[in-house]
Amino acid sequence: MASISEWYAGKNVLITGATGFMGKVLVEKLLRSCPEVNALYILVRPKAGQSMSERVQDMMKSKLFDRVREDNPEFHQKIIPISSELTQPGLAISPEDVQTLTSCINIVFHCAATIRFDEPLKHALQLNVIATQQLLSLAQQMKHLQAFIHISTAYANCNRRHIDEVIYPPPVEPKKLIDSLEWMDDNIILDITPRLIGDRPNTYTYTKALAECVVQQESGKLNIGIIRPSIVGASWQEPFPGWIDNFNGPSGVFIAAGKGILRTMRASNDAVADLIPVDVVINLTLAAGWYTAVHRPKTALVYNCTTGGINPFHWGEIEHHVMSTFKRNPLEQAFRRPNANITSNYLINQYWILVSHKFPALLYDLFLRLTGQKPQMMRIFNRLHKAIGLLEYFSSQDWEWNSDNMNMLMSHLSAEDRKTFNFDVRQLNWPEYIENYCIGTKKYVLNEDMSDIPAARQHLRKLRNIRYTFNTVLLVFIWRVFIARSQMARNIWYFVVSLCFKFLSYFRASSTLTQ
Ligand SMILES: CCCCCCCCCCCCCCCCCC(=O)SCCNC(=O)CCNC(=O)[C@H](O)C(C)(C)COP(=O)(O)OP(=O)(O)OC[C@H]1O[C@@H](n2cnc3c(N)ncnc32)[C@H](O)[C@@H]1OP(=O)(O)O
Ligand SMILES: NC(=O)C1=CN([C@@H]2O[C@H](COP(=O)(O)OP(=O)(O)OC[C@H]3O[C@@H](n4cnc5c(N)ncnc54)[C@H](OP(=O)(O)O)[C@@H]3O)[C@@H](O)[C@H]2O)C=CC1
Repeated sequence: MASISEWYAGKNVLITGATGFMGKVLVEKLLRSCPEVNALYILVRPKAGQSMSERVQDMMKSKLFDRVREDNPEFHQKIIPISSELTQPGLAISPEDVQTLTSCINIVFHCAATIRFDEPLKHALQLNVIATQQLLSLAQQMKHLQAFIHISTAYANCNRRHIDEVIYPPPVEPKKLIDSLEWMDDNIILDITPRLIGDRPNTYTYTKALAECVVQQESGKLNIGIIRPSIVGASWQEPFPGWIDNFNGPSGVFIAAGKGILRTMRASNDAVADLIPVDVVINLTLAAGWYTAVHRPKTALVYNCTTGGINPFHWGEIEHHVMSTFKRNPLEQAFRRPNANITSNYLINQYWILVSHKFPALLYDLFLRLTGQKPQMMRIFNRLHKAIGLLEYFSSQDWEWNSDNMNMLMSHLSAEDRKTFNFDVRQLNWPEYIENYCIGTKKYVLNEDMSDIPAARQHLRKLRNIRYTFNTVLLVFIWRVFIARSQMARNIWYFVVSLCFKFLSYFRASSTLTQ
């Protein structure tokens, strides 16, 4: 049987969401490990004042593509951007492009989605469900299509504790919801959203569950695979360790902790932190594409792509390794020395928010005001609190995912493919991975230079001295206020001083005797 890269040779691949975090890694891996692939058609929209081609040019300049660039400087010729806005009818693909796609595409990877946890339901539905439906109907017209791979999330069914590799019945019939929301006013939708999403934490997980159902309902004769990754983190090995380019999920939390801004967060020390490296997800996705096309399973196969049941690691351990890495490799211009703690206790968390977040923010903003600058710290903390408030649901509990299909897929791979498309997370060394992850956020998200680490350490020493001085001044000030006003405080003070004096005299006397 042909190896995975042999199978992709000469194939035309369609990718949605190629400009996103996972999409970029998918494009890179295909170009690097399947160099004979014919062409990658990527659906891209213009954004933030940049045209589609400018965006694609920028993407290809990314450091992520360094290894591909080295192997084949002309790699960009294999990437064919197609203009598309997924929220528009017909995905806003021109008739000529539809013609091209339907006549040549062999495999589709659908990665595009809105992954925001606070997305209004109508928009999340538009992108995560209706666009999926439209892409499936385009796929039905593709004459040479061999597989359609849909990227879902392991949290699509997070209202369950144990999650099997099956498509669960949807919380509501997707078609009915689409029809109802079409005529409803935005304010009404906002009001009924909590009732609709029920025991799911946000519109993201809710619409991803509906999307899975749509994939099942509309698949017709297509060969379908559904990949459900858990919390996708920086790369483990490929194209190099620690590649990450965004603040999503834990990355923003790590950065905020490394900068000394985040000091407390609600999370359970003992809950499994189901992180999965992005390269593992992409390797599994490509292998699943190959398997789906070659073996044509009768029903859509779902692959839970998680680590918890195979090689578990916990939030408490993550906290330890993140802190230790940022102490050894500090981020530049930290607000305070990194010292974040997680707690599952609501009241303790609120206490530390007050003492370690709000109080320093108020003081710093006061300092900014006094020096004629614009206060900003409180605003930053408010945004941080909003973000971590949305993540807490995922860090305070754990889930069990069945991963039989992941194991089954691995057993079908040749020894060579297992190496090239490695998704065996038993080999993952967590401490090393977390260290590379944190360093990756420094290098690739914040664009900080590793050669500036001595200066960053010096900055941390300065912050430590400021803290010691501040604490001493505060203690003396409070004490002086109490001593001036209370006889009891004065008595305690004299008692402590005389105790110290007696202790010192005893110590001196005993050391003279021993001489
Ligand atoms: C040591 C501690 C140990 C910690 C242990 C605990 C860690 C727990 C982590 C738990 C993670 C759980 C994730 C669950 C994932 C579910 C899996 C998935 O399927 S889905 C995948 C997971 N999906 C997600 O993770 C999506 C979650 N994110 C969201 O829903 C939204 O971003 C938002 C609501 C948080 C903020 O909305 P809004 O206020 O409108 O802000 P914008 O979005 O417009 O961004 C504005 C600016 O802020 C930047 N920035 C963004 N986030 C953060 C951050 N956390 N921080 C800092 N910065 C952040 C952003 O880059 C931008 O910069 P710029 O361009 O202006 O320069
Ligand atoms: N990141 C994670 O932790 C996890 C992600 N997943 C799933 O993986 C997939 C990819 O996630 P990730 O790469 O992290 O997400 P990103 O937000 O990084 O990427 C989303 C992609 O979708 C595209 N997109 C969004 N809206 C539109 C639109 N209206 N028209 C055209 N394209 C659009 C974006 O394009 P543009 O650049 O133009 O915005 C981007 O390429 C998603 O399906 C997500 O649900 C699952 C589990 C965890």
